[in-house]
Amino acid sequence: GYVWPDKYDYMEDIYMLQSGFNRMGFIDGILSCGFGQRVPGRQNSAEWIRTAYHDIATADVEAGTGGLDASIQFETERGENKGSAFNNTFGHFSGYYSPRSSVSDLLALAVVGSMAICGGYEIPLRVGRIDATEAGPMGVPEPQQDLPTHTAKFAKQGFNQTEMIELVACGHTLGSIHGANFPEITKDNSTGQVSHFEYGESATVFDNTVVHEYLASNTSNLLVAGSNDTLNSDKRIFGADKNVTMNLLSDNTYFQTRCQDVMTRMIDTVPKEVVLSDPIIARDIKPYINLLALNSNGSIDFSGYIRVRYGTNTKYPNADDLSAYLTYTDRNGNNFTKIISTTRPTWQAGTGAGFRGYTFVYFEWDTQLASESGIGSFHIHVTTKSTNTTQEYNNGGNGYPVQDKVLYQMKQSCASYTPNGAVYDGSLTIMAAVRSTEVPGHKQLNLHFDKHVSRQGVVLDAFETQIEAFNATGKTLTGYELFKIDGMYIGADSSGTTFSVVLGDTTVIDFKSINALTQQECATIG
Ligand code: HEM
Repeated sequence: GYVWPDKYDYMEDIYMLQSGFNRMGFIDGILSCGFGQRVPGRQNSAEWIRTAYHDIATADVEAGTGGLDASIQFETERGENKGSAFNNTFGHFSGYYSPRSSVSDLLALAVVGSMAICGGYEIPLRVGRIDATEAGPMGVPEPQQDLPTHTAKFAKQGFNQTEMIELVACGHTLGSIHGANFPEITKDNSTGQVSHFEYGESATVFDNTVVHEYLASNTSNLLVAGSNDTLNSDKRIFGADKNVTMNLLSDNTYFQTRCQDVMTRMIDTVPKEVVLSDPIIARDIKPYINLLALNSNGSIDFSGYIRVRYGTNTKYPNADDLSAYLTYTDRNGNNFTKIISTTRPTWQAGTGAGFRGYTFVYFEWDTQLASESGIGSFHIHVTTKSTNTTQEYNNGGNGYPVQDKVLYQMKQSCASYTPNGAVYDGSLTIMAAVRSTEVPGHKQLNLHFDKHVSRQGVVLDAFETQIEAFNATGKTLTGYELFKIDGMYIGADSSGTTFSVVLGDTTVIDFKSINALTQQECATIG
């Protein structure tokens, strides 16, 4: 069972929340399977899958090295990685990449999402990949290499001859060869020139047309029917077992099932030290806390929303038949009969959707708690109106935990940027309220700021934890003391980053974005 909060909650959001209320919009790069942002010859779904394959292509499964570890970020200048596909892919990731969502997990999601949009079978998303910090060995297969070389390379990646044929057919059902990258194959290097692996619209559908056209000896695939036979690597690979596998793959269900398997194995090829999670499934119930902070009246503002999965074949077929409320305990765990009611947002009808028709409905709450008693945890109650039945969710038994030892005073926090020549200097102010009983002198309150550190020739930055101590302001308010980081310098690169707050050695405020702080002035309190 899923217990909230979970270290992969953010990845689950990026995966599940594609449109509507609370959307993350990772899907925007692949709005249709053929979508390429109007750049001639570009098809993002194909670029994302090719990027993932080139990343794992240098894996050595026996040694447990390489795989989907994003080392490809450091390898884009190599002759074996021709074209802009790789850096285009990482460019799209920039709004999603964080200390909670590695480039390599996003690459896995890119493949899962592309399969969904293009019509492949569902493949599971496991997460927990760790990004390499430097280039890996060379060794991506290239068209001019012979069959024994390719067979040996796929064996090193963990795929036998049959699986090699399958994986190449599954990969080359989408996209094209670009004249700008391989003019020796397309015989045309004009801007935007492409030669699709499949005739017509089929290049934007995850189907087995590539197999049929190969078997019919009537194919647009220039790795099969190119004029220079040395470069016809798909021809050699597809025919490696005298077409036994290709004949089997001519059945579309068989093709889809085999692609489901080998594409899953492709993204789940990881270095031996990586432990992948179980497949991420859409959570039935998930809360989000927007604000838990002291207000000027001396009580605690508490707001957020609950996400409930609904739809065909789920517990809740009809979103309009639902309502929800919370009950909560005080900070000492005493049960309150007090109810926090919720309303369904009007924005986007309070619903959202993910890949493959996952749908969610939201219920918002916005209330005030007495600061003397605070909050320890809450339960979520979902009512089906037509049957007048209510299901109580207690997060696996212990309730949904909330800590009010340290409150993040979001309204009293802000970020501003001022031009300094070609760059922007940022200034970050964060206020936190610490319960007076938690302020013995030896417990340090620190900001852990996820600073971006740029890397030569690499699209996405590295993260470095910058630790800054909060200072006491001397102000107190209803049992809390106010602490502040005042005007900390931040580079423009870090303007969309995240932070945590740590009391002693316990993380009390976890993974907050500074994005929202850019829009506001620091309010006063106390
Ligand atoms: C011997 C193995 C392989 C060779 C020699 C090879 C070669 C190529 C070449 C030359 C291109 C054209 C790239 C361009 O012009 O931008 C290409 C494209 C592509 N490859 Fe492969 N490939 C191999 C295996 C795979 C595998 C296993 C996959 C994934 C499962 C894959 C996925 C793709 C995709 C999706 C494209 C289209 C990219 C786009 O349209 O931007 N390839 N491949």
